[in-house]
Amino acid sequence: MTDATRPGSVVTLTPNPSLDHTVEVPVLQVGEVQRTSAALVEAGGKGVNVARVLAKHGHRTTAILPAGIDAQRIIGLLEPQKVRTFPVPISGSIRTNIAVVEQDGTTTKLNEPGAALSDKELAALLSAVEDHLEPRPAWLVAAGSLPAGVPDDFYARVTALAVAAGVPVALDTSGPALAAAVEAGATVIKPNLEELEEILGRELVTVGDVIDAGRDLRAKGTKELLVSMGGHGALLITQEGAWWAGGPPLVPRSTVGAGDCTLSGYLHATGSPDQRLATAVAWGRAACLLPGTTVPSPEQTRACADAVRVVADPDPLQAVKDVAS
Ligand SMILES: Nc1ncnc2c1ncn2[C@@H]1O[C@H](COP(=O)(O)OP(=O)(O)OP(=O)(O)O)[C@@H](O)[C@H]1O
Ligand SMILES: O=P(O)(O)OC[C@@]1(O)O[C@H](CO)[C@@H](O)[C@@H]1O
Repeated sequence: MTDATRPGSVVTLTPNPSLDHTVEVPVLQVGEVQRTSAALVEAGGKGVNVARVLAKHGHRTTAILPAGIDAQRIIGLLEPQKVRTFPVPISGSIRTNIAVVEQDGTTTKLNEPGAALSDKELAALLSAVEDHLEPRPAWLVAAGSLPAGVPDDFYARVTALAVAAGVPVALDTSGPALAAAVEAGATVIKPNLEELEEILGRELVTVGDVIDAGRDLRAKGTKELLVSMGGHGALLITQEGAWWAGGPPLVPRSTVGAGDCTLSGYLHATGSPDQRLATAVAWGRAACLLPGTTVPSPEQTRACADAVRVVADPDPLQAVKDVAS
């Protein structure tokens, strides 16, 4: 690989990382005692997952994350995956998030709140981000929920810092943290459909509703909207137009992290928007076929590429829930 073909370096920010424990049961019986498979334990949190899958695809990745006395529990999982970590010392401990996956792929996720950050820790996290904007990475990816102590405008501030430094930002979060950041000038945001409905305060029933949402967000300063829609694929709205991509039905092994891999595929791909969307969807589908929060390898993402179909200018009148190939 020459410098010209080497994938760009990516810095990720995960204010609320996790250790993801995944257990499998045939069918979840709420209120009963059930014996599960042995737990699969993986480093998690949305930005961490982006760093993991991009590292697997040849990118130099640095994951900025708050980490307490038990930092080694997550760093030790990331080191063998070639993810550099930049831990910002905090007094709290890393959270454990549990995924219960049923035989048909249905996933129940139980996410802890995570360690609250003090003002000093928050300032250190922000300055860690600033320190990583020079030399300029290809992307800053800021992703996941905000723990207690972090104000809703945190991602807006991070985005503004990066934009001022000439670093493109990809944002994947939800609720007030996302709502507060849409005017900050991110290059791309990747909500799922429900997250997009939540920040807009309206239901998105048709493909046209989502396309209109993309135009509204573009008017506010977010350049590209990548909306993941689970089994219904994904929609991309940019200045150049709108595209849908998806593939034939599949039975997921675990959907945890599929959205993170979708965003990562989009950032990894070069070429036209439709090609980038196709790669995004292939990576998301590849993630679904793997257990827990396991991220796909280049062979696994390539294997999913052929099944992806892209439609330019999708029918705006079609119901989102009917979109599939
Ligand atoms: N049941 C499924 N069948 C086929 N593809 C799926 C399914 N679930 C997810 N995908 C693929 O993965 C992508 C991302 O899924 P989804 O929209 O559920 O992300 P998400 O809600 O952001 O997930 P997470 O937050 O766990 O990363 C979809 O756009 C689609 O390509
Ligand atoms: O609680 P958040 O920060 O919204 O989401 C955290 C999380 O569910 O997201 C990742 C999958 O996208 C997992 O690795 C992790 O457990």
